[in-house]
Amino acid sequence: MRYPSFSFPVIPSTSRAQWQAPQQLNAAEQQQLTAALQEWLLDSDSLTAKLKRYYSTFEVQVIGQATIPVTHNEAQWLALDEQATVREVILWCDQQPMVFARSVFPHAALQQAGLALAELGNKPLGEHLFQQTDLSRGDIEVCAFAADSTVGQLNQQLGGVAQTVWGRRSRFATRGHHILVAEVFLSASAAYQNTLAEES
Ligand SMILES: C=C(O[C@@H]1C=C(C(=O)O)C=C[C@H]1O)C(=O)O
Repeated sequence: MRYPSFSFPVIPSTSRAQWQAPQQLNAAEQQQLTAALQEWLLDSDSLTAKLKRYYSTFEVQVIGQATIPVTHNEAQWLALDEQATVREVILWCDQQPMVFARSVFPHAALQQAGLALAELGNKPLGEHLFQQTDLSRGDIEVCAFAADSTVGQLNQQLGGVAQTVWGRRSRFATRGHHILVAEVFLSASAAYQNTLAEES
């Protein structure tokens, strides 16, 4: 499949995305969290496995993976200096762009041979990560990206609807290392397919 190309990184190191616990959302934001959106946003199992169950095809488009400056908030989360390996991908299912994901790997995690993070290529991170027997996943934080935000514009460049798109982020720990994974559901995804009852 031919993918549209994007410059890497999509998310600049100056990004100030406001990630927060779902319980901290204000009333208006809570209102936007339909049952369908919560079903995808708050599921702590592997998103790769879930997408493979839900759709017929699954492909990873790697926008880039390199050691670059991370955002201030990412650096805080991983208690690292300002540089780490950042991986940005788009997950395509049934020829539709479903998820934009950005993962941050501290150097030490990248060098952990057993994690094979440096050799991922277009294999999905989750398939390998969820095989780690000692894997633990921290609390999920969520964030709304307005239509005119960097991610909102990426969604539209991919043919998506001009709308707010929602992401989730959590920190994984395995073999004594932490990695941060953020996934934004693009407007083509089932996360936004509300049942009629919800729209009435
Ligand atoms: C963390 C997972 O890996 C998925 C695959 C990713 C990748 O290949 O970079 C990034 C985020 C996830 O959507 C998962 O499957 O849950």
